[in-house]
Amino acid sequence: MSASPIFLGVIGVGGVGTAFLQQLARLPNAPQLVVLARSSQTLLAPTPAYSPAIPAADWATAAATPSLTKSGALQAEEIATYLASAPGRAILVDNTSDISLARQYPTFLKKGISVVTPNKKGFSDDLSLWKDIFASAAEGKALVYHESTVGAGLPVLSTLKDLVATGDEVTRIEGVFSGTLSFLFNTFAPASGSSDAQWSAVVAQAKELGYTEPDPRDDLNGMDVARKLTILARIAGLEVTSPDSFPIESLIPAELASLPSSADGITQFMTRLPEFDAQMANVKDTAEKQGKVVRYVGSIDVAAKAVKVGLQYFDKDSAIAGLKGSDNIISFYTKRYGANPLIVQGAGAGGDVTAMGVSADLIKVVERLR
Ligand SMILES: NC(=O)C1=CN([C@@H]2O[C@H](COP(=O)(O)OP(=O)(O)OC[C@H]3O[C@@H](n4cnc5c(N)ncnc54)[C@H](OP(=O)(O)O)[C@@H]3O)[C@@H](O)[C@H]2O)C=CC1
Ligand SMILES: N[C@@H](CC=O)C(=O)O
Ligand code: NA
Repeated sequence: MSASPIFLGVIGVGGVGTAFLQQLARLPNAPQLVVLARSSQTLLAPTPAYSPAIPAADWATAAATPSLTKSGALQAEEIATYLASAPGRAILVDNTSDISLARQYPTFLKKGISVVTPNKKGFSDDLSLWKDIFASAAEGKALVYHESTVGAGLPVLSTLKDLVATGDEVTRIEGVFSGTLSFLFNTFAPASGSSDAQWSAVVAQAKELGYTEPDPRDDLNGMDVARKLTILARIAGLEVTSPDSFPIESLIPAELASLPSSADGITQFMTRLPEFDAQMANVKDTAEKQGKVVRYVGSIDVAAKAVKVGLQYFDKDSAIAGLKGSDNIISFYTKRYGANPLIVQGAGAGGDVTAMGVSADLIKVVERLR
């Protein structure tokens, strides 16, 4: 007996979306790609057959396929209606960082469309949206997987969920949660050897490597880490109301804090950042004078309901000081594991490793729907 068809909509074809499409093209028994969208263009498999499907190679190949229906940007509700009318179960993969799309997850889920995403926004914004997402999933008998929202493809959320589901008591979660900030400090202030790299040049390199958020200020202002800790804290059972409900240390120079959040604002920020290199050089030198290095870390003290995000000095022979590249390290302290935490470590940013988490989530959803 052949398995019932599953239909897939993918929104976002940037660094993560492009790597995801390459992985999708190689998946055995992949769902049929019937929606592929970017900010101003949408490709659809023609109705009513939802066939032929969109080739899952890359945007350019898909966009050049003549049999598809092509349009400008569609409303999220229109995409939800299209997917819900397909002759089988449907899944949405959101590879954007768009909060407006994330706010529409309940619309998809109530229609029975499962959601897979690396987009942190929906899970770390107001607590009411978090609750609405999971209530809507239950109502629509749909699934929600978002492993790559924390630690990219590293098994961070699945590990925490397993600890909680099996009755362990998580007391503390701490570590380095930003691939960008890890790369910046590991390169700018290495624990072994020395570096004369300027802060702004390393920021530009992190952006070029695809580690940063679409707006790198979301990494430098600590909000990306705060969002990840909000997600972890909520899974650990804390009702964190929003990612700005606890103190966050920003690395944005005060003089650049009021630049607009537009594409032009990003360009102005990157152009002017070199003017402020001395500020971060000073932070590095202060740590160095104490024989230490500076790193950007976060922690959740579950019993005290306290979340902290910011800079800290570390001994040069510590695990955090010795991280390489864009590595994250996340330590789970629990009752069962005692004084020796369960540790997850590895690349925490980049298109391929993030897409791996998205593809692995997709496989899990497909297995559970079939
Ligand atoms: N990069 C990384 O290492 C990691 C990223 N993530 C998350 O993955 C997501 C994607 O990141 P990344 O690929 O780096 O980002 P990019 O900026 O490279 O790509 C974003 C994509 O989303 C599209 N897009 C944005 N808004 C909309 C919209 N409203 N409707 C349709 N398409 C839209 C853009 O369209 P267009 O092509 O037209 O501009 C683009 O294709 C983010 O949420 C990020 O936080 C998570 C973990 C690690
Ligand atoms: N910009 C983020 C990407 C992954 O979440 C980071 O650098 O960690
Ligand atoms: Na992860």
